[in-house]
Formats: sequence, structure tokens, C-alpha cells
Amino acid sequence: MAADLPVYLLLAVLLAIPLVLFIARTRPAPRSPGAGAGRLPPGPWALPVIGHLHHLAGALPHRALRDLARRHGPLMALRLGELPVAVASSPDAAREVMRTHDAAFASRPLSPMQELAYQGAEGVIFAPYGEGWRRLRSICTLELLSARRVQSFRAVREDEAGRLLRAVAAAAAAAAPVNLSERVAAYVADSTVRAIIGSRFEHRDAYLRMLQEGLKIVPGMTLPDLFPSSHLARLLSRVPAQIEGHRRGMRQFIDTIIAEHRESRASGNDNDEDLLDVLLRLQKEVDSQYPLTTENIKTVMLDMFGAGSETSATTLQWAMAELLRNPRVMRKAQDEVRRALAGHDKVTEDKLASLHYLPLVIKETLRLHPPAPLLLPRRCGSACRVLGFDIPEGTMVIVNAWAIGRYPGHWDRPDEFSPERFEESGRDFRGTDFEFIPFGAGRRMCPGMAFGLAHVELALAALLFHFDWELPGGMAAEELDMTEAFGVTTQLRSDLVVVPRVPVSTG
Ligand code: HEM
Repeated sequence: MAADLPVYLLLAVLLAIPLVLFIARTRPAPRSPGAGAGRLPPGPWALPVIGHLHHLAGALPHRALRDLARRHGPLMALRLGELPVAVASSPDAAREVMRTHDAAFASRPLSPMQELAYQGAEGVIFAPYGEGWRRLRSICTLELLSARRVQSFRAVREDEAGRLLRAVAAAAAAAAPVNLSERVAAYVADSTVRAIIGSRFEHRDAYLRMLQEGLKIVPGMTLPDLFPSSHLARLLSRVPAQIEGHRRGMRQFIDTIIAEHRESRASGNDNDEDLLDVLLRLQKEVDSQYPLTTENIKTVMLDMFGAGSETSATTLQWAMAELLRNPRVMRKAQDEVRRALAGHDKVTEDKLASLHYLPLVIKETLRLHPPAPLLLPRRCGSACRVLGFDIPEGTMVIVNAWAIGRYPGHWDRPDEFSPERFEESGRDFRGTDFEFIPFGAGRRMCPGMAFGLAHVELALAALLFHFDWELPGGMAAEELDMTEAFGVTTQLRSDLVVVPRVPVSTG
């Protein structure tokens, strides 16, 4: 969702009075959530025009919504600006949305700013549920993100992990702190871009910077999205201009990259297929009823980077932060990795299969810190009943995966970081255990899980194998700032700055 939501929330509240007067004079009042529907879910009190936005001001949305759900129940009806929204905050509510009525909630809402960004060029993430999405989704699962394809990028990941380790080793040699947040973000972003467009493109760094800029203006909950019928909201917002500017720049880059790829294929110069090569090959093969257009390809490339880079980097940062906060878990994970790799000088992916505890550390990290705490919004395509309440067609549906991962009654000591809990319960994040859904569930569940986890497991194992870790300035574990920041993904507010040491061999 948009990185600038809190600013807009504040702005929305400040603008409430003039907007009430302006909009009320120029058009009929927007319908309240599901006006005319049967028994709607409960919700808190609303203000004219801004609806329930003020309840979200000043807190991170997943936390504010969890607090509201404690008072109003696991299924709430809200109105955010003009948008009718239902919020599912319990495992049962999530199961009804993503399993019982999965088909009814399989679409995504497409906001005005998203429409401006994509201009009809459908990708996967924001595509409405239908034939176009189904075809691109199957290209994703069968071709771009299949186990075989993820495996084919192993050398790229190991190469980038090597770069990460060299940077950390330089800091260790100088006994200096390293900004681990920056380093792991660069590792995942570089590796992801290399998987998408290969290693040859000479302006790759500039392309990467532009992609990262783009993530800051991802539309969804901007002022014009919240008040789609208001010209004033659109006039006041900087987002349309930002989107237009970014689109123009991006288009030039991608056109050059595609032209280079076509040339290189034609000359038979390159045998390693990157994701763009796969898409260009499929473009020639797929049936003419649903042609894979070059515009589709561009959007899918953006989808892969947008969905794949920050999510995995955020998971890595939180995993390291939790390990630093929990020295017992850190020691146990390190012991396991060092035992499994004893006698080797390098962590490679083939050696990770024997690890048992490290995957539990990653699971526990994803339970407490799902990178997309509210998943990606769904849209109710046909009216249905959830937990006995009516959800009208057109309602945006938000599933609070963060609150669900800490739902009392389903999790013992829910706020505690304890990977062992998964040893006992065997719960998994593959979309069947609705109390643990960091990758979502149902038809729109994340197709990039294996791709993301491959990045996280390799780097985490390597960082634990090669280095011991301390907090700078003698900071105690419990002093580490675990505050979350608002953003496309929920990262640590302060960068994780840590002191690496090369362990003394006990050999
Ligand atoms: C730790 C890593 C990741 C997490 C936690 C994550 C999480 C998610 C979540 C929560 C959704 C929405 C699911 C729903 O609506 O039920 C999603 C969708 C998606 N993810 Fe991931 N993701 C990760 C990595 C990746 C990677 C590496 C890629 C690709 C390179 C990727 C590609 C996608 C795509 C294309 C969608 C849209 C699927 C659709 O709408 O049909 N993800 N992801």
C-alpha cells in the first residue's frame, strides 16, 4: 500500500471540514458501506466524508485495525473515505474469506491511481479475477516461479550472498558496525533484478534505483484513491504527477532492456534464461485468443520486483533483529548451522536441506512480522455472508494477517519469539492453517514463496555461519528498537546496525 498513507490520513482529517462542504454541495453523499444491504458487520463510529479514517490516524494500520477489532469483533465494516471496507481479523474470518468464499473474494480492488499506473496493461498482482489473470498467474506458477526456475537462479543468489558476506567481512576486519538493513536489501534487490533481466544489462544499477523509487509511490490508499469521485482530492495530490513521471522513465528503461534481450536471443549469444527471456519466448508461443502483449510483460516484470524484493529483505531484517534480541535462539541456530556445515568454508544451498531449526526461526519471524501485515486487499465480486454478516458486492476486503498471527486462543504467549512452537504444532504457512497466513491463502495466495524463501534461507544461514553478532556500543539485547515503520512492507523503523565478528575457531 502507499508509503504515504499516514500523511494522507492526517491530511484527510484536516481536509474533512472543507471537503464536507465542497463535496456535499457538488454531489450526493457517498453510500455508507453496503448501504441497502442486510446485516452488516459492526464497526466504530464514523465521521461524515472521511468515514472511519480518523480511527487509523497516528498508528500503523495493522495495529490500529487490531485494536478496533478487539472492540468491534473479528469482522468489521468500515468506510475509508468513500471506500466500503470489511476487515477480517481472526483465523475463522480469514478462512471464510479465503477458503469458503474464495471465488467471491478472488479479485483485487483497482484504485484510480493503480489504473493510472497500469493503464490497462494487466499483470498479476492487481489484475481483476478473470481469464487474463488466470493465464498470467499460470505463467508465474509454471514458468517464472516454479521450483525448477528458482533452482536455476541458485548461482546468482550464491554470488550475491558472497557479495553481502564480503561487505560484512570488511566491517568485521575493521571492528566497525555494518548497516545490515541496507546490505540485505541490496542483496535481495540485486539478486532479484539479475533473475528478472539477467546480469548483462549495463544500466542495471540505475534500473534498480528506479524500481526502488517506484515502490515508494505504489498507489492504493492515496487521497485520490480514498475519494475517487472528488476532483479536489486529485488536484491536491502529488501522486498522479509522480506516477506519470515514473511511468515515463520506467518505460524507456524497459524498452531498452527488451530490445537488448531480443537482439541477444536472435544472435544466439546467451544460453542462461532470465525471467524476461522466458516471457519473450512465451510471447511467441501462447495462443492468439489471449496474446501475451509486451505491455503485459512489462507489468509482470514490475510485479516480480515489487512483490519479490522488499518482502524477502524485510523478512531477513526481522529475523536478524529477533535473533539479536533472543541470544538463546541465536546460539541454537548458529550451533545448528555450524554443525551442519562443519569442514566447509562456504554456505551453499545444497547444504541447507539438513537444517531443521533455521526454518523454524524463519517461520516464527513470518508469524510475528509478516512483511505484508494486511496481505493485499481483495474485492468482493458477489455479495455473500461471512461469519453470519452480509458483505455487499464491491466491498474492499482486508485480512489482518499480523493480528491473526498473534490471535489469542490460537497462539500461546503470542508476542514471544519462540521458534520451538512450530516443532510442537507443525503449523505451516502454505495456506491451509488460517492462523498463520503471511503468504495469504486461496487462489490469490503468493506464487513466489519458494523464490522468496530461497533468498532468506541462504543469507540467514551464511550470516550465522560466518559471523558472531553484537549490538553496537555495548547495547543490551532488550534495548534493540523493534518499532515498525510504515511502508509498502513493514520494516524496522531504525536500520539494523550491528557489529560482526569472525568467530574464533574452536576447531
Ligand atoms: C517472504 C517473501 C514473500 C512474502 C511474505 C509474500 C507475501 C505475499 C502476500 C501476502 C501476497 C497476497 C496474497 C493474497 O492475497 O492472499 C502475495 C502475492 C503475490 N506475491 Fe508474494 N510474497 C513474498 C515473496 C514473493 C516473491 C519473491 C515473488 C516473486 C518474485 C512474489 C510474487 C507475488 C505475486 C505475483 C503475488 C500476486 C498473486 C496474485 O494476485 O495472484 N512474492 N505475496
